Amino acid sequence: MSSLIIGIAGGTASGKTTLTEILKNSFKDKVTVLRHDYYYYDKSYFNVPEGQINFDHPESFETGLLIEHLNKLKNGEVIYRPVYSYKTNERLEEKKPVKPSPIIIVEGILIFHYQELRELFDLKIFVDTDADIRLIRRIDRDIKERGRSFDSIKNQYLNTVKPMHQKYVEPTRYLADIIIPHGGMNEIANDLIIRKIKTHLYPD
Ligand SMILES: Nc1ncnc2c1ncn2[C@@H]1O[C@H](COP(=O)(O)OP(=O)(O)O)[C@@H](O)[C@H]1O
Ligand SMILES: Nc1ccn([C@@H]2O[C@H](COP(=O)(O)O)[C@@H](O)[C@H]2O)c(=O)n1
Repeated sequence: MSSLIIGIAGGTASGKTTLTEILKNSFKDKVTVLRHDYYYYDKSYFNVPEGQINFDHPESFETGLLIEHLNKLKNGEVIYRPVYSYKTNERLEEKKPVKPSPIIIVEGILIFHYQELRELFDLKIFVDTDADIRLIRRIDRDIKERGRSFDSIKNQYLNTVKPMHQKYVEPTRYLADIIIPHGGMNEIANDLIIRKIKTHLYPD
């Protein structure tokens, strides 16, 4: 059986990870998850002070390596993905093995921006959540989980996150097959995606 490759895009804190986790929990080891965020370049790659790194620009990720890994998974090979820390903005020394499976989910804000990556997806989902809701969720998450201060979140949002969203993320919504409103816990949309996955796993 060939793998069904699903791309889940959408703005920061729109609910991509929440949807991915719902699908992973529904199909357990039949689902492999790759996050574009694993492929962020280390902070040493950027020629600007740490507080000014633009993490929302398409060239901040080693997308070529993600494409290589995705093609290997598609061919049934195990890959060793990078491990990234949002707390230190570093790519760590360790690598984690990732096994292929019938359903491969790739998640990230910009994954539909790159044509070569986009063409690998059998199903493209854009999780759509209002900007104000996303900002509130991001403040909450970044303080609790990513070790950020309110001031750093505010500056980053205004200087890079918002303008990059408008320039690079927002246009990709029109490249998606499905746009999910109220992202994250939209039960009707989630059920439709689950049904699509079941059709792939159990064709008869
Ligand atoms: N429908 C929802 N209602 C309330 N909170 C949500 C919902 N979906 C996601 N969240 C919360 O918002 C934050 C960001 O969601 P997440 O799925 O991590 O977004 P993304 O992966 O797109 O950045 C998380 O703390 C998550 O628990
Ligand atoms: N060191 C980093 C790397 C990324 N970010 C931000 O993460 C966002 C993407 O992750 P989501 O889970 O929100 O989709 C992106 O908007 C980057 O600004 C960061 O703050 N620090």
